[in-house]
Amino acid sequence: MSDNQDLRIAVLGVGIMGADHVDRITNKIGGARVTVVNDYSLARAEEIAALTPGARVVVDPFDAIAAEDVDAVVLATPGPTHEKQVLACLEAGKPVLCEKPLTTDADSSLTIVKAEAALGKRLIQVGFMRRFDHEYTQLKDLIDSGDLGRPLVVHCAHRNPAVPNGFDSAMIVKDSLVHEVDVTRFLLDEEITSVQIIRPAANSLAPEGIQDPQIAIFETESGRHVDAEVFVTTGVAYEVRTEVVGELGSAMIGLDVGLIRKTKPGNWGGQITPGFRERFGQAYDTEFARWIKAVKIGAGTGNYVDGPGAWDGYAAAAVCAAGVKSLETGQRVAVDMVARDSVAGPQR
Ligand SMILES: NC(=O)c1ccc[n+]([C@@H]2O[C@H](COP(=O)([O-])OP(=O)(O)OC[C@H]3O[C@@H](n4cnc5c(N)ncnc54)[C@H](O)[C@@H]3O)[C@@H](O)[C@H]2O)c1
Ligand SMILES: O[C@H]1[C@H](O)[C@@H](O)[C@H](O)[C@@H](O)[C@H]1O
Repeated sequence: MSDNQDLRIAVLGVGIMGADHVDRITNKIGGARVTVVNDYSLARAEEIAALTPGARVVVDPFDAIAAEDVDAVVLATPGPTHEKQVLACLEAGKPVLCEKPLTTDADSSLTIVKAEAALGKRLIQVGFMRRFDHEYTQLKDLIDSGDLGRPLVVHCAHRNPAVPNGFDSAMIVKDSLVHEVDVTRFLLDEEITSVQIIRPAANSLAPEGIQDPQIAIFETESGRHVDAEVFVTTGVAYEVRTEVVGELGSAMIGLDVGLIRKTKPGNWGGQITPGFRERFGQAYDTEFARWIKAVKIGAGTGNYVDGPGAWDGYAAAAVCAAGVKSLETGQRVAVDMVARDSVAGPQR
């Protein structure tokens, strides 16, 4: 596809994220336009299509994927629907940017990895947007420069003011902690081998029955330690912090100055971002701009991805599956993953 031609995109699921993605493709990023909008709620699809010049509603998600006026697909539907929709994209030979998580269990993610490998192309990008955030890329560059020495320990905090109705304890692992899983793999360049989830006293202000916060401990292939506090009902604001401690020094992102105290409405002498849309707005924009570029040149190379791919989605799902098991027992659980080399294909 030439650079002058617009990439024609179908967006499936136009809730919070999907509607934002439609807006960013239409109004913020060049080189692409949304031609098809689909949502389980027809009224919602119609509402978003009406705001999007040149977009039409297609009622069935699989018809939307297969549509002739669609070159590539964005999936912003809930995690449990991703498997079938991603496989349909592969079947149609269409590049897809699938919001995280790739799927909600390791087996289905592995099915996807193998299906993509069989095609001999890289068609799947997974929406682990932190890899595109300026602070995370700076931290990664610093680690790779060697200035911190060998990283030994990573401390993470992931706090949300609130989560949608129906969010349960396992979703804290599969929907929220999954970001720390990807960040760990991105920053340290190795797989996570075991997970332990510790359950501290639960927030009495959280919806009944949710184990929140949770503390996750990861061990990596070379024995490095990562801990992550995930607390998704703080009622305060959106905070994502990562500190890497190396043999020659340490570095932290997510704070501009030393933080003393945080209370509603999220002020502490600076501003705490209220939600992921504000904190990671730049990352989503960069993620989409780079994906659109990659898809346009993909036909020449067979690589339609610029960022985390199907393997990264699978690896994250496998770690989260171990995390969910550990959530039940409190014990350390080994991550059950196939060897990367055993899955022949372009994601290698
Ligand atoms: N990267 C991030 O920071 C980030 C932030 C929020 C959400 N997400 C991910 O984005 C996805 C969507 O999350 P959201 O917060 O926008 O959820 P949401 O509930 O606001 O929107 C989901 C939309 O999908 C529609 N839908 C449900 N089933 C569908 C189906 N089978 N086919 C088509 N449409 C369907 C719903 O009607 C709804 O409009 C999830 O995978 C979530 O984990 C990522
Ligand atoms: O789906 C959202 C999203 O992925 C956010 O980035 C994360 O902070 C939330 O915990 C999660 O529920």
